[in-house]
Amino acid sequence: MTSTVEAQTRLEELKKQLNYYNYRYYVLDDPNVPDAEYDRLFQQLKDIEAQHPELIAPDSPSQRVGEAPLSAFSQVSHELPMLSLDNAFNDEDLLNFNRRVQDRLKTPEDIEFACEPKLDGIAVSLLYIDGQLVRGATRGDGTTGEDITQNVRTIDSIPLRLMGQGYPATLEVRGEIYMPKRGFERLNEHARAAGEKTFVNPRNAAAGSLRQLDARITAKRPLQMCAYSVGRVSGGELPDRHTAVLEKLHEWGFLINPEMATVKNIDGCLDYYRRLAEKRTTLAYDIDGIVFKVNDRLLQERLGFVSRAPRWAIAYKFPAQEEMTQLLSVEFQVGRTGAVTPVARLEPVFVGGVTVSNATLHNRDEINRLGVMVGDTVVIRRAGDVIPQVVSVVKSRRPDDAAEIVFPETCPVCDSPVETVPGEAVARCTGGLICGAQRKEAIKHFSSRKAMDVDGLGDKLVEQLVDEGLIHSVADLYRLEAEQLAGLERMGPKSAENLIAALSASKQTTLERFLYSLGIREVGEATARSLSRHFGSLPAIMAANEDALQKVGDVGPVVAHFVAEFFRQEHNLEAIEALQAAGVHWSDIDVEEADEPLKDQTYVVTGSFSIVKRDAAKKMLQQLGAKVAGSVSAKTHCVVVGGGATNNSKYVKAQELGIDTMTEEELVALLTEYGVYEG
Ligand SMILES: NC(=O)c1ccc[n+]([C@@H]2O[C@H](COP(=O)([O-])OP(=O)(O)OC[C@H]3O[C@@H](n4cnc5c(N)ncnc54)[C@H](O)[C@@H]3O)[C@@H](O)[C@H]2O)c1
Ligand SMILES: [Zn+2]
Repeated sequence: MTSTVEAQTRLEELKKQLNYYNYRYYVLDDPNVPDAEYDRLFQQLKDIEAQHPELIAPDSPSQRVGEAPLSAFSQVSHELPMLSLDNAFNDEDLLNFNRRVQDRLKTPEDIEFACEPKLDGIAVSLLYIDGQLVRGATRGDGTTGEDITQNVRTIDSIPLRLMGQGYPATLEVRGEIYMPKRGFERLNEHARAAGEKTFVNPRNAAAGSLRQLDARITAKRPLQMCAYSVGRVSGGELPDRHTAVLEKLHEWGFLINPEMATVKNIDGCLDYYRRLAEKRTTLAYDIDGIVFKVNDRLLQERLGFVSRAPRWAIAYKFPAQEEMTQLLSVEFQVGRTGAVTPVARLEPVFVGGVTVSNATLHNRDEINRLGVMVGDTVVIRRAGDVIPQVVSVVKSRRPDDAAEIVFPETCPVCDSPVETVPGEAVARCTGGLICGAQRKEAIKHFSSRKAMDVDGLGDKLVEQLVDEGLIHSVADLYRLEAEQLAGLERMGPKSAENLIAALSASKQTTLERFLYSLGIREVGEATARSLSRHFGSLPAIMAANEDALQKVGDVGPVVAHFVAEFFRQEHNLEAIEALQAAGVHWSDIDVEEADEPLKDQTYVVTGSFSIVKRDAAKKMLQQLGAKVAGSVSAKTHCVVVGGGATNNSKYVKAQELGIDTMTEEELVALLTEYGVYEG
């Protein structure tokens, strides 16, 4: 045990630090350290306070929730405080929680728990009077929050009027507003392209998007709300079990988490935790743990709460997806189109379940935006299979000898000059096809699964083939012979034969695959598909000028320029000719049919959307020739129901009339297939 004086000094330090981190996180929506670091310091604070209870001050971060609201918003007081949650970081913490609950209730019996994913967003309180949404508020410091009524009204999944009947006259619904991962990634891509500030993570993006004085900005952000409890209730009864209350909320129009479950006892909680930990990366939204709640609301009441959290619930956190580490150096990689990409070499750090030692820094603008230097302590995010990213710099920990990141003036691979086009963030090697790196990347892309799909021709093999001088261009692939291959490392006669057969099989392809495989800048699969469907044949695409190209749905001036420019270059025309001479072929497309594939079909779009905005989805349907109607009739071709709202009246009507229905995910798949949506 430390001496009281030592403990007091350390406590003061921790308090100052945590309060500053709280301010950055809750007030500015701009955290400067990862949650894992905050949680470590918070735990230290709690440990010292546990050893020296006499030192617990009312202003200690362990005694309060969040931060006071921003004065720019009007304030709202919460009649029932909005609390935080206690954390568990391992199984033992969870078992201790169960024991504390049993002790307080003086029972050795199993406790039934509700299990809910802990959405990583921002808590919200929604007040309904006689079924009408009258007020939305943030949690703030738990007693006073910010009035964000205008903002919450823009969110599709928040009902402005409750559905069905039997709801209490006064009903305060609480839940989490969050941003699904796809929406977050797209928002950041746009911000990056526009040279604007990016958000560190989806939670931060949700908080920043919601707390906008101009609600029109909130309206453009892909936000979603999931209900997880009630606050004030009067003039009506609610069921006794927490999960039954949530089912009711669902009937009244709220989204509730489809993963919600009840378990008989704490062992069930452990199982649930492990199951969801495995599922975590496949979910459409970020979760940072699981919330376990005593399911019986009478027991909840008996257990009550302490200063900042209820005694009947706990958040069992997952391993962190963000961590801090040191930036050791920056290396530069050259891609297919010559883009020179800075890659951060890091002091290895365990994050998102793996040890990470590299992260992308995208481009010069990103480096400037982050203000990052070699030697800095940086925050790394690795969520699921996404490439690790440097999301921010902990500037307060910058060492004196931190060094600026210098972009090379010549290509690290071929030594050609590196050029930056004004107005473009990317630096490029000007070596073109003399650059070994670009050649290799072009061939890898050409043979990849979504392009010509040459089975068995992986990245390593392409590098070997180029390094050995066996191929110089994509067309050379089709001149390879089995004997040449058999001499290569790890390549027996059998696999050599197989590769030749795969190359031969790849010659029969489709126009869109071929177009995609050429690696034209900014022409992804979806754009290749749109171009193919619009023009129907390669000569038609090659003959199109920039105006004609821009007639295609998702082709703007930039893409049109790259396409036209590509077909103006002699060496590209030669490559195409060589490929066709080698036997690469496809059938042309009937343009009439392809351009408006949903012609004469009527769609009705309803419910809450999370991947795309509902209005945007409607526009895309119209782009494909569909009509979009407001109500369901016998003429309706399909009803798209977002948010799994099976009690939605349009859904019910569709069922009655035997009309097809589709989920948001299915619609997105359809829009993607037809090339009007690029996720
Ligand atoms: N990085 C930083 O600088 C920094 C600063 C402050 C706080 N933080 C992070 O925030 C955490 C503390 O924040 P907090 O007080 O909001 O607590 P919390 O986020 O750990 O837990 C409480 C919150 O969980 C949310 N929640 C999500 N799903 C829920 C569900 N199904 N049922 C109930 N609640 C649900 C609610 O919004 C609730 O307010 C810390 O553990 C830390 O990770 C980080
Ligand atoms: Zn080069």
